[in-house]
Amino acid sequence: MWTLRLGGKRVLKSKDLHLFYGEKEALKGIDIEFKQGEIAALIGPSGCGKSTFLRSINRMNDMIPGVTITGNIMYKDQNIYSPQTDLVELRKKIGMVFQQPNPFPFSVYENVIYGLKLEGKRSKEELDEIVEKSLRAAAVWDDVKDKLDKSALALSGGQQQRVCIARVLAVEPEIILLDEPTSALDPVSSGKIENMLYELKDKYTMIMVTHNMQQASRISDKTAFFLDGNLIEFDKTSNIFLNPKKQETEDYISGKFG
Ligand SMILES: Nc1ncnc2c1ncn2[C@@H]1O[C@H](COP(=O)(O)OP(=O)(O)OP(=O)(O)O)[C@@H](O)[C@H]1O
Repeated sequence: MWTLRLGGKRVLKSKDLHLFYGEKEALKGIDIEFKQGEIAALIGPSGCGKSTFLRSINRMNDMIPGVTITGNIMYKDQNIYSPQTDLVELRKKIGMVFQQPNPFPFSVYENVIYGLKLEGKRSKEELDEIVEKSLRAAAVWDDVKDKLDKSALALSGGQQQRVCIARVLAVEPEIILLDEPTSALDPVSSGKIENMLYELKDKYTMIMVTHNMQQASRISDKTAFFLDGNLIEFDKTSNIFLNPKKQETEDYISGKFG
């Protein structure tokens, strides 16, 4: 399912991004840019810095004691690492979906509107509309439409993950970060989420860490190969998988290590 829908506007760009956990340099000067309407997959062996990079984009590493970050990440014209950045606003625009579904112990409905509560009053009708729209976009409406007032924790793992995606969509992000969003799920649930992400891609920019090469090749437009804190190669997914420029990429793709 390679796609040719490349070339939207640039929405995110990292410049010479270094990140240290104490003495350990986990990111060694990452320069990369992502465009509107693309899905980018981040691949590479365990410990190469994929999740660290993903978490840097919405400043989730800042709270970790001993972390030092240099360089910058621009979201449009805004330097994400500027002290003026409002993290609540940033995380609305750049939402995140984690490996383990993490619904709150509330009803499905309350989960979806969670992020909107911070935005002041909205009418019940408006909220109902947003809940339905978000759950439909996350391809879980039919599963939960009769259970909106039931606990989200009572859903299956795959349904929970899709409700978590609806929660992110409800605040109308521009960028969605996904950290191995299907790795804790069975193949059927994973397939539903893959299809759903593919359907959503025109509207959002998505950056997804995955260990699943088939998944990267099925749904991503671009693929970034990380190795030992370096970005080795970033290109159209078809090039990375069929015609990589760097030897390390070829060795990884062909299973020589990793
Ligand atoms: N909170 C932390 N404190 C110290 N070191 C960390 C921390 N998080 C990650 N690291 C180290 O930074 C490096 C990069 O880790 P990261 O989790 O980003 O890799 P990854 O490519 O996402 O790995 P995986 O595919 O296994 O999830 C690893 O050496 C890891 O041990």
